[in-house]
Amino acid sequence: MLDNKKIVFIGAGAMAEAMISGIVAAQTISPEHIFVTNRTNTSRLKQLQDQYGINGIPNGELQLDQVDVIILAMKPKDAATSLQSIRQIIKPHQLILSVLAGVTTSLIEHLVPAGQQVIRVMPNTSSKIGESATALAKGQHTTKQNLSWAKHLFECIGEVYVIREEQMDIFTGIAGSGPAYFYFLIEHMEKEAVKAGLTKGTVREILAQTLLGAAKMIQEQEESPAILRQNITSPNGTTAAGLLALREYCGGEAITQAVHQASNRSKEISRQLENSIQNMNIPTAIEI
Ligand SMILES: NC(=O)C1=CN([C@@H]2O[C@H](COP(=O)(O)OP(=O)(O)OC[C@H]3O[C@@H](n4cnc5c(N)ncnc54)[C@H](O)[C@@H]3O)[C@@H](O)[C@H]2O)C=CC1
Ligand SMILES: O=C(O)[C@@H]1CCC=N1
Repeated sequence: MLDNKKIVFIGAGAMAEAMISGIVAAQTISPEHIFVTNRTNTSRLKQLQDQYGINGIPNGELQLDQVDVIILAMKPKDAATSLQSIRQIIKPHQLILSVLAGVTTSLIEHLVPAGQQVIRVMPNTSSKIGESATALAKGQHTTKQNLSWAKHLFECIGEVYVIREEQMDIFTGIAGSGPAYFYFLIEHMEKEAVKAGLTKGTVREILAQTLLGAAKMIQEQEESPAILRQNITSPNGTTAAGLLALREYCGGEAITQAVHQASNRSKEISRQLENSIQNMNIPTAIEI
């Protein structure tokens, strides 16, 4: 158990559920110390409460002073409005963890009381089964102790990497969004295999095992991915034919662009949020 701290998720979507599920399964924080709220959908809160034994609390009834850690899990576009509604009641000791893609710690620090401790987090949806690759980047006021606490919390949903804030966009491009690229690949491979007569269920198993095996090879073998790929590729063999098609259809460039565009979008989200905050005339960084 992590020092009996109480945590609240503001936002009850897919990402909050993936994290709640991982934390509850790992028994890192007791379910009665976990709270979740959302904008209006109370049946969603009840579903999370029933499924995980946590507390689903409608927005207006949340007593924020009960908690030690506030996890921002709404969409980036909703962050300013949400933080504006709670900023006056945030307590100096409360640690703010934000999973909002593309939103910098400095932007959040501007929307909460001055001196507040903020950590930017980028998990992925594999949190749900304890296999996320999660990055943490600390804000300017965050203590080593709180960073270490957050690292322990997210270790229960997978591997954790502490990186610098400016590395968050590329991390988001490869790991936050990364599972989607692998699913996309699987979707295409599955389609061809089913067309050729294998059943969907069998194909799913085969592709999962193939991906898992390749992932473990990357983890456990010393060779680079390029060498591992070459080891499969016999001259004039099947893999050579497959890779030639990938090159002919610019597969490599497509992947490069996917990572590049996701990372760029991450940068753009903060710029857009900054603009909308300016338009909303929200006063920033109130003094404690
Ligand atoms: N889905 C993913 O793979 C990942 C998502 N993220 C980030 O996680 C965040 C949430 O994403 P999803 O769960 O996919 O979104 P979602 O749309 O499924 O859930 C958003 C939740 O926020 C709530 N919300 C909106 N405004 C609110 C307010 N003012 N007060 C309280 N609750 C409010 C909504 O009611 C909803 O429950 C996003 O910022 C996203 O960038 C980060 C890493 C991976
Ligand atoms: O698509 C998104 O914005 C979120 C962030 C990383 C994965 N999904």
